[in-house]
Amino acid sequence: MNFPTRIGFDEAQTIVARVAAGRRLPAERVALAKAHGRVLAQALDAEIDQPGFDNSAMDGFALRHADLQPPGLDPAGETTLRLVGEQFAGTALDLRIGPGECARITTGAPLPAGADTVVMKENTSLDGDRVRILSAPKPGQHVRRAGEDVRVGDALLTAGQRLTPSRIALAAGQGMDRIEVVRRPTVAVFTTGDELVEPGLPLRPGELYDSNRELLMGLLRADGLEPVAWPRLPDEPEAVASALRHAGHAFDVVLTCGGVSAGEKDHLPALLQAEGRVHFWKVRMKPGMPLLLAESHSALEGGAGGLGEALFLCLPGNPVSVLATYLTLGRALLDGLQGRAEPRPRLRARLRTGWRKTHERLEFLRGLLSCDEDGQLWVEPNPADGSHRMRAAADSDALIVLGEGERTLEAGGVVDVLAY
Ligand SMILES: Nc1nc2c(c(=O)[nH]1)N[C@H]1C(S)=C(S)[C@@H](COP(=O)(O)OP(=O)(O)OC[C@H]3O[C@@H](n4cnc5c(N)ncnc54)[C@H](O)[C@@H]3O)O[C@H]1N2
Ligand code: MOO
Repeated sequence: MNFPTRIGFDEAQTIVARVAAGRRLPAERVALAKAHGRVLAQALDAEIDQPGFDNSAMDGFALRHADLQPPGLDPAGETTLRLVGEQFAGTALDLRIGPGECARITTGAPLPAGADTVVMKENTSLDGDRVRILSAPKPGQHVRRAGEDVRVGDALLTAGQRLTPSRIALAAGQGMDRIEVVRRPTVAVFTTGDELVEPGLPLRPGELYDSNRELLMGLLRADGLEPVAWPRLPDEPEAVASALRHAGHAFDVVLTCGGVSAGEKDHLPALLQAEGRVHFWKVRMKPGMPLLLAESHSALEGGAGGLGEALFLCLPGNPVSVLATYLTLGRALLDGLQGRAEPRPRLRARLRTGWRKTHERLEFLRGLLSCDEDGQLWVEPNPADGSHRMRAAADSDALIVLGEGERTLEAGGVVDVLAY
């Protein structure tokens, strides 16, 4: 074996990041509508001011604040102004307000020349062309100044940021209709095992339903990818090899689950050692220990023989192992291929109940988050910690990170958590 094995989680993270960085996917220019959730490939600077012009934040009347000061005040303590025009949102009308005058204005409409303040409609009463100001606004109130949000030349977004709806809206507000994003990795999903049956079909003794396929497809889709599920693979080396070669030539990443451990029917490690280069096999994490990352020789040499160009990330078959390995190292690989620069959020929470670890490995235990009235985040570990206990994962919403070597964790102790 000339590859790292039984490595620590940190080392696995480092290798994943290095392999992904070496295969950063190219940029492409796409319509904004197609950019949601993607990673920005190129920094964006502001090309126009936002707001583009001084405008009203309220429906009401645009006026000169100086007119509201004494001697403008009438005996009743209120100002009355003369209505000289209307400015609605849309085309700027070149209106001008002189002393003692005001103009009707709507939200978003350009402020007429001479005006510096807006009074809300609710604080006025109208009688013909006389507008009584019942409650005086502060100087400049309800005016949104040109460029107060964004100025030409401001750095708006940087390469590597994920395009959230707010960021897409920021680009749209700049008038951009296309944007430079990193191409999404194409991903094939394989489940393997003679014991697996498609949900909806009858089960025979010794069989179980394939639940990992939906799990993986859902996790990938939630991360904005469009994975393709392969027909389930039997435990036959030739069938597995042929499917991997096929997918390896057609996809950026092949995600498999099952058949990667030490059993007589676990063919993936031997196959990937023979036809490719294994970056690591087995990580000291629980669940998910037998995880394997490989690529074909031909990909490394720039050719297209053997297993093609894809990266192969082989997840263990146990359902909770699939969840934990995908959320940690699988997602890191896909993020890295897209040059995603923003780290995924890691929260810190206090353990509601103490936990005793029975092994040395780093553990991603399932737990349920809650926040108390003081804003303190808590996590309740689920005692069903077997890597086949999908029910516990479904009842939970976070992975609790219990460090390598740690054994006894007291209730109230602070732990890292990864919400899912
Ligand atoms: N002698 C050893 N045995 C095992 C080791 C080991 O190091 N030495 N590792 C254990 C650990 S830890 C794990 S995790 C599993 C992983 O094994 P495989 O990746 O080879 O997975 P399988 O054996 O194919 O399946 C494991 C388990 O998961 C069920 N499974 C598989 N695919 C699906 C699916 N699509 N949907 C639902 N359930 C699935 C499968 O029936 C098995 O029960 O190995 C341990 N053994
Ligand atoms: O590492 Mo395995 O995933 O515990 O069951």
